[in-house]
Amino acid sequence: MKIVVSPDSFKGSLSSSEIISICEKVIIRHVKGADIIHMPIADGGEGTLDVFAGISGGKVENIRVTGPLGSGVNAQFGHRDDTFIVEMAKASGITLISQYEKNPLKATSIGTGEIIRCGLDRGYRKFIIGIGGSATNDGGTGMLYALGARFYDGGGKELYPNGESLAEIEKIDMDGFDSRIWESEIQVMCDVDNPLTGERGATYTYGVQKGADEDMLVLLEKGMKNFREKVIEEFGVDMDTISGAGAAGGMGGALSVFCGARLLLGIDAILEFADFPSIIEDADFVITGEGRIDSQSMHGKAVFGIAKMCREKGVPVYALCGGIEGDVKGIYEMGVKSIMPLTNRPMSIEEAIENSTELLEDAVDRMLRFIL
Ligand SMILES: Nc1ncnc2c1ncn2[C@@H]1O[C@H](COP(=O)(O)OP(=O)(O)OP(=O)(O)O)[C@@H](O)[C@H]1O
Ligand SMILES: O=C(O)[C@H](O)CO
Repeated sequence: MKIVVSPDSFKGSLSSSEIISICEKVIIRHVKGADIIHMPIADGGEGTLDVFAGISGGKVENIRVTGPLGSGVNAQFGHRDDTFIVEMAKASGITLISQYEKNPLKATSIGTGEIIRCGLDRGYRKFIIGIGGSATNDGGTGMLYALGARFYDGGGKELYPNGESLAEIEKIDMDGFDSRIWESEIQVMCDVDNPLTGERGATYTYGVQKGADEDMLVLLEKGMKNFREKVIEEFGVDMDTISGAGAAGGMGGALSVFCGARLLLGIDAILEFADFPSIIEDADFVITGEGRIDSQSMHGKAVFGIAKMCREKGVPVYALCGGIEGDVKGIYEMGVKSIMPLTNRPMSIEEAIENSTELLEDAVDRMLRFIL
C-alpha cells in the first residue's frame, strides 16, 4: 500500500517532519510493508525555508536580524545555485514572540528586509520569498525601510515602520532605495490570497491572531488604507487590486509594487516545484494537515492546495489538524474525505499544544482504523 504523508507544520507546536515521523510510526503498526512517502509541505509561511531547501537540496545559513519587536533574533536563509531563499516567518514571525508580547501596532518587518539585503550583498539577483505566519501588520514598510525607503509624516518627521505609523505616512521617499532589487527576479510564495484592505484584507482577517483588539483593528485598518492611498498617489498602483497583497500584513503588496515581485500562491508553487502530481501517482491515499482548519484554509492554505491536486488525480485525502474552526464545508467539497482533530477530550489550546505528540499519535491511530 502506498501512502503519501504530506502535512504542513502545526504552527507553534509541531514541524512537518515531526508530524511525518509520528504518522510513519503509527502506519507501520497498521499496514505491514507500507510504502510511506515523506513529503513535508509549506504554504509560504512557517516551515517554507526547510521544505524548499529540502526539496531543492539547498543550503541553510544563520543570520542575526531585527525581530518583530525590534530586538535581535537568530534567523535563517537558504540558497541554491543562483537563488536566494527567504522565509519571512524566520525574521518577523508570530512564533518568535510570546502570546503576551503580540502587538501589531508595534511589530515591524525590518528583519525580513535585512535578510533580502544580505542576499543582494552576496550577489544574488534571484529570490524566492515565502511570506505568511507573520507578527506584523506594517504594510511591508519595515522590509522597505531595511532596503532604504523612508517614510515621513505631514510635518516632515521620519516614521518608524510599523502598524501604528501607517496612518501618519504623508510622504514615501525612495531616493535611498537599494536599486539592486530592481535588477532582481523575485518570486513570492504567499500563504493566502487576501487583498490589502477591507473585510477580507490583512487587518480584519489576520489582525486578531496577531494580538489586535477592536480599537487596534480600527487604527490598523485606517493606517493600511492611508498607505494604500499614498501608494496610489505616488506610484499609481492600487494594492487592493492585487491578489495576495494582504498576505503577511501587507508584505505581499509592498513586494509587488516596490520591488517588482511576482506573487504566487505558495502552496501551488511548492507542490509544482516538488512535482507533487507524480508523487501521488498510484498512491492509495494521502494524509495532510495543518494547525487549524478554518475558512481561511480555502484561501490558499496547504490542505486546500493538496486536496485540489489529489482530486485531479482521484486520490483520497484525509486531514489532521489541531482544531477546526467555523464552516469548513468547502474543504470537504474540495475532496478531503474527513478531518481528524488531535484532541480526544475537552482541553485548552495550551494543553493540546503541550501534549501534541501523544495526541497526534492517538489521532493518526483513530484515522487509520477508520480509513482501513
Ligand atoms: N497541537 C495543536 N493542537 C491544537 N491546536 C493547534 C495545535 N497546533 C497549532 N494549533 C492551532 O493552529 C493555529 C495555527 O494554525 P496553522 O498551523 O494552520 O497556521 P497558519 O497556516 O499560519 O494559520 P493562520 O494563518 O490561520 O494562523 C494555532 O494558532 C493554534 O490555534
Ligand atoms: O502572516 C499573516 O498575516 C498570515 O499568515 C496571512 O498571510
